[in-house]
Amino acid sequence: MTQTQANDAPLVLAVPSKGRLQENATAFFGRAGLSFVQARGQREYRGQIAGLGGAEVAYLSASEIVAQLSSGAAHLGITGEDLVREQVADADASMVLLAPLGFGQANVVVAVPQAWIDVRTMADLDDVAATMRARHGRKLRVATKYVNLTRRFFASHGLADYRIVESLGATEGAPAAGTAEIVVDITTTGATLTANALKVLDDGVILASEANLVASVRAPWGKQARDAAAAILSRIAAEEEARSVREVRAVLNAVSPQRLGEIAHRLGARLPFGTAGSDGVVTLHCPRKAVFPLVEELSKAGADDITVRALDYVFRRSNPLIERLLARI
Ligand SMILES: Nc1ncnc2c1ncn2[C@@H]1O[C@H](COP(=O)(O)OP(=O)(O)OP(=O)(O)O)[C@@H](O)[C@H]1O
Ligand SMILES: O=P(O)(O)OC[C@H]1O[C@H](OP(=O)(O)OP(=O)(O)O)[C@H](O)[C@@H]1O
Ligand SMILES: [Mg+2]
Repeated sequence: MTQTQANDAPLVLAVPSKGRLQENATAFFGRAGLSFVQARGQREYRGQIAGLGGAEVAYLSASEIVAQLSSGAAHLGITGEDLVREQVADADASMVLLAPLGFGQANVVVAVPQAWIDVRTMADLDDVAATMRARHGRKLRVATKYVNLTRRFFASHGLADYRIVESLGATEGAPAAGTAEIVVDITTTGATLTANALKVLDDGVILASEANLVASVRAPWGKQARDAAAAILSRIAAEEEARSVREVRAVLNAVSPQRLGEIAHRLGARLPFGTAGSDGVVTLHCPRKAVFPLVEELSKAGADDITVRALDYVFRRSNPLIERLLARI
């Protein structure tokens, strides 16, 4: 591909096509007014965003999304932080985690048999590993698909007498099956660990992960891709901001702009359309938690009717998502 072609390339948005993240990711984009059209039906793995040009949607597995963001084949994507940290050695050099999304929460943990009553910490585990090595000449076996996260975490705890048994599924079953003594795996409710008579070490949480909106630093960020990213991120940010604020409206004739500005400032509210016009109506956007204190302040200042409502979107000239991205590309 020539430089010019690369610079004109459309933005590629990578979206989970299956598994735990798929439904939540689609709902997340839906709330931001981004719906996907799959031109040739469900089996087509490329799609478009309705009403938004310059972007293609790639339907991939959560782990393939990490690979494509890392190589620069995709510009933006949703995936789990656990997969980012596991699959990419220096993730912060090739990607930007723009925002955690509040779903797909899971901890990557070190879990040992519940029967190991005296083993509660990584230091205890180190003792077990050393004893196994000395007495039986065998290394502690750790079943996991998180090979890199395990190596880094064990090294940071000075634990070296172990061997990784790579597992591609049903990892928690390894101790009972006799293929490993302990496991490193992801857990959400803890039900799978309990069902397999395993417990998490007190200091055994390697990473608290959730789904993230991730941008690639290496993707070809030409004008088309930048424009599409700005449109996508502004909708996402507008929806997020709308969820975090309430609109408060009141008629305030007897209040000076200074006093109003001072009240707004104190409660973290904004006056997006300025202080009152000739009709005396003021509009404030205030953090959800500050709604009732603000209403009280406005009443004290002489407001009569005060209305409060939720908003669908709050679009602003800039937003934290696009700023975070532009700082890196
Ligand atoms: N309870 C959970 N178990 C596993 N993953 C979870 C859980 N909750 C959230 N996730 C997140 O979802 C990501 C993808 O998990 P998912 O199970 O959908 O795919 P996978 O395990 O990579 O593939 P598959 O299960 O289809 O082989 C995980 O890496 C993690 O970030
Ligand atoms: O703590 P819990 O709520 O019990 O969830 C944890 C389990 O869920 C995941 O498996 P998944 O169902 O994705 O199957 P997989 O191992 O084939 O990916 C994960 O690998 C654990 O086994
Ligand atoms: Mg899974």
